[in-house]
Amino acid sequence: MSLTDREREIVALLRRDPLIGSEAIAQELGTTRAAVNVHLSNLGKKGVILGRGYVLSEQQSVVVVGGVNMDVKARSRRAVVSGTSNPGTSAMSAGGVGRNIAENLARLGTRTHLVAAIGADGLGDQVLAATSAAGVHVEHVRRSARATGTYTAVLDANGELVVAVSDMAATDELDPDHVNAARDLVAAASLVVLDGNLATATLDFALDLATRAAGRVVLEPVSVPKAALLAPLLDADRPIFAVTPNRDELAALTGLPTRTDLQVEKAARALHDRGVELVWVRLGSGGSLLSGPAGLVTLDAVPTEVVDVTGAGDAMLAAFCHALLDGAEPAAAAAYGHAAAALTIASPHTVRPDLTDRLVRSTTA
Ligand SMILES: Nc1ncnc2c1ncn2[C@@H]1O[C@H](COP(=O)(O)OP(=O)(O)OP(=O)(O)O)[C@@H](O)[C@H]1O
Ligand SMILES: O=c1[nH]cc([C@@H]2O[C@H](CO)[C@@H](O)[C@H]2O)c(=O)[nH]1
Repeated sequence: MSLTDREREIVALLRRDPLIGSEAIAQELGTTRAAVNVHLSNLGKKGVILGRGYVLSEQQSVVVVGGVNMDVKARSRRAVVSGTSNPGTSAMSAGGVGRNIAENLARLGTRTHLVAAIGADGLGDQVLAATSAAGVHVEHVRRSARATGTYTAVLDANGELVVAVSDMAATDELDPDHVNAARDLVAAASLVVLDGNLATATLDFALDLATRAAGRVVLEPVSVPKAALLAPLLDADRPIFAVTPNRDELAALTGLPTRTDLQVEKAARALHDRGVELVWVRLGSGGSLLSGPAGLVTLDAVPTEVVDVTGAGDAMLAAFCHALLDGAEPAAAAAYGHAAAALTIASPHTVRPDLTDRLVRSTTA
């Protein structure tokens, strides 16, 4: 593998100071941070270690089959009073669970393909452009007859969600044929991530396709009602590598109580019996529980200032997958995921543009 002169210079700086960020590298080399990030990404693809053991490899690819939305976030300046007009600020950004996971993966340097649907409208143009610019391969993002999905959220002054309305629109139209068109990519992928927002018949088809291929499948159940619909799809004949519910979604997936850690452990075992290797239970600011062949591991959340919690779970899942592909043990990958979640929560953006750089720094110690 040959490196360019500029890549060699960057490697030398990283060897001298593993905590150096792309801004400092840019200053040392008299170039821009954007240019340094491109070099870092290329170095990753050439297999050069950038973080604590997370080697990024050109051969590994991920396919995410999932939802795309335009997120509209309105932040009230004061405690929200319903039935009134609350003064505040608002911003739009590309969202959707599957899309967010794909963008975070691509930003971390993983070759990522997104299979998704958007509308033939201006919002679709914007989310497609943002997703592609982040490095996601979007050739399987199709235009549907329905509008691009939207997720409209009201946050209070503390960044906590007050209420949200989602209209998945085009994503609801994503059908098995659409997934089937990407079957070669799915077959070649090291990992396939399935966003539980998809129509159940589409998820069923995607699960079949992905579990027949050699790669690993990660399923994000997204909500209690979706988890209840997903429950019948889990079957030991279609072994899933990881499922990532919160406590209530785990209850919906298994029909078992999940209030105590002991109950969570039992419910996780019920999923293991249905072919799920890892059950990663998210507990918000309480961290997570990871159940798998190595037993039960408790992970702490990384303490952080809360600006906006939207997308924390998506960043966490992307970082987890990225680290796994680079050979990390599941518990180490999950800890990396918590670092990504904390960085996302401390920022008003659903997907942080500088996530890669910050993660390299926060895990290189
Ligand atoms: N208040 C908080 N303080 C610190 N970390 C938090 C907080 N809330 C969430 N996190 C972090 O974000 C991770 C994901 O959040 P959570 O468990 O709420 O998942 P989720 O419900 O899937 O999130 P999402 O809002 O993306 O759907 C947590 O495991 C934790 O690391
Ligand atoms: O019903 C839904 N609500 C929210 C989302 C998305 O969740 C993302 C954050 O995790 C956010 O970007 C929103 O679009 C969705 O896809 N479906």
